[in-house]
Amino acid sequence: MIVTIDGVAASGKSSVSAGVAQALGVPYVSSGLLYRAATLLGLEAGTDLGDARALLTCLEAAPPRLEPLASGNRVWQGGRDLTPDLHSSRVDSGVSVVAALPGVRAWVDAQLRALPQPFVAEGRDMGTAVFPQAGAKFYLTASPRVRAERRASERPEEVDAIEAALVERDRLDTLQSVPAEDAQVIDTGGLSLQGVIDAVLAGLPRA
Ligand SMILES: Nc1ncnc2c1ncn2[C@@H]1O[C@H](COP(=O)(O)OP(=O)(O)OP(=O)(O)O)[C@@H](O)[C@H]1O
Ligand SMILES: Nc1ccn([C@@H]2O[C@H](COP(=O)(O)O)[C@@H](O)[C@H]2O)c(=O)n1
Repeated sequence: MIVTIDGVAASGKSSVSAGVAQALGVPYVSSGLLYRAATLLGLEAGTDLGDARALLTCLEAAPPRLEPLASGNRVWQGGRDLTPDLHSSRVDSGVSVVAALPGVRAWVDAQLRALPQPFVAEGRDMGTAVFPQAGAKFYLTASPRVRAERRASERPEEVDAIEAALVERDRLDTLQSVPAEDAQVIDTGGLSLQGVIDAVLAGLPRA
């Protein structure tokens, strides 16, 4: 079975997916890492991030590959591990422009659909566009302030700047961030990480 966990930026999707995947004994798939890898490679090549043709040429010349481990996803380009460079503020700022390009979305979706199942898939449109047939779907939310305070432990910027960047990323990602009609929506604001993992596990269909 595929379980999808979508949600707004920094709502806890990857941490929650890791916990749920571990409990189920399956890997999780972090779709955002592929958009981040496309952005990093575009930045490194000096490409205009709105130029789909140039980006796809980069992606096809040396395709990044997602390794969906239960312990944490990694992205490889040949022997180079791109993962440590994918969560910088410059990738955060450019990724929504790249993710708005239909050609890049089709490239990412093809990578995801080729992965061996079962898994927990997290992102924005896992339960709507990519895996509409998923056996269980969840959508995580939390206020921008709560998300920025959580993220502040992982970024050098002040909370106000992080919050502004999250709000802007949510705005740019609006089109692909609609909850599936059959998704269970969880406001994580008042819940611990383990509390959210438990809520997802409790929402799974019984075997
Ligand atoms: N319920 C929670 N309570 C406290 N901290 C949390 C909770 N959920 C997630 N966090 C923390 O919030 C931060 C962001 O979580 P995470 O990276 O999993 O979010 P994300 O939705 O995958 O982010 P992004 O959209 O940027 O990839 C992490 O530091 C994580 O440990
Ligand atoms: N299914 C998805 C997943 C991600 N994106 C875009 O990638 C950005 C980074 O994703 P994170 O999950 O790491 O935050 C995100 O801001 C989106 O622009 C997407 O479009 N669809």
